[in-house]
Amino acid sequence: MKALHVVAAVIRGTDGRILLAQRPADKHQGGLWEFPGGKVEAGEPVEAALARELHEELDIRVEQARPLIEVRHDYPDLSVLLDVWEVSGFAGTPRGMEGQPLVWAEESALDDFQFPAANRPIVTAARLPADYLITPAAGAAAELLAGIERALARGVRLLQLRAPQLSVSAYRALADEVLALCAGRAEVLLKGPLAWVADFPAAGWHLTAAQLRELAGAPRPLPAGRWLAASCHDAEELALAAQLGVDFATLSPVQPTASHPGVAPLGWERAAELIRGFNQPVYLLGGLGPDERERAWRSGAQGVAGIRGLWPC
Ligand SMILES: Nc1nc2c([nH]c(=O)n2[C@@H]2O[C@H](COP(=O)(O)OP(=O)(O)OP(=O)(O)O)[C@@H](O)[C@H]2O)c(=O)[nH]1
Ligand SMILES: [Mg+2]
Repeated sequence: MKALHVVAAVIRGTDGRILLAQRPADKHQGGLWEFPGGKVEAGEPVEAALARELHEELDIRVEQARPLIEVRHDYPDLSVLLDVWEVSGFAGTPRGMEGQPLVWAEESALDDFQFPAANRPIVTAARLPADYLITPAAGAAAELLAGIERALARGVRLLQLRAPQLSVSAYRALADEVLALCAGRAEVLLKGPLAWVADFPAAGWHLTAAQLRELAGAPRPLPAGRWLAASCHDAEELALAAQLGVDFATLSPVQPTASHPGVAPLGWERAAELIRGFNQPVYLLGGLGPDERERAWRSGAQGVAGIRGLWPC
């Protein structure tokens, strides 16, 4: 079945809240809340469809938008390709031009709304920032802690505590300190054996590709509400991550890196192709920094992950 191509918008107000609309009762998925948008017409560029739909449905003019995520979903009666954009600038005041109720929802309140089944990855993408900071594999615990403090001051909101240079006991002690430092400011994902998960209830978990393979066929090892991510390098690992129900993945290496000199990079085209086959947010990793953020978005990614450029030296 050919998928219906739909453009939808995560529209963010200046206070960070997100605009939701309620679908009319008589339409497909009627009564559920949605991200405003509609069908892309034959031959119509997606960005033009975005502008047209938001003008028709909300009477606003899009001024700033970027791709957020592409989601493919098969309903029993219909397959959709949701091309989701984040709209961070617009002119006018949104009005429900088709009589549909509108609400500005806090990011943290999105779970209170009932969405169509296809929307789960969109809600995840709306909550995740564009950058995923990974701590450097060198330096003592005190240096890492000081660096994280500077990164928080610069607005980092998502970080992975990776510190293979530390002993197990030093890593676990640092994890406690980092979680306390980041509470209410940034989400922290730890790396390590899953046996530790219960010891750090405020942490998310970032799985290695080896852990993904060990967990093949197992249920999601973390409850919903705690971030679960995985390091992926190919289609097979992305499929394992999807099966396990991760919230997001990193995909690497996109470009050659000093840390993994023998590894052939994926390149941008292959990375974009792999992202198209995966329905959750993906951070691209490997020789990337903020300068590649825009290109990552255009390749279908949530943004960039890394140390270079994100770690405040
Ligand atoms: N706009 C929008 N559509 C969604 C979302 N999630 C989701 O599954 N869909 C599906 O994507 C399709 C979008 O169609 P639509 O009804 O908005 O299309 P439209 O605005 O062009 O309406 P029309 O058919 O009345 O002209 C529907 O099948 C809908 O169920 C979402 O968050 N926003
Ligand atoms: Mg619509």
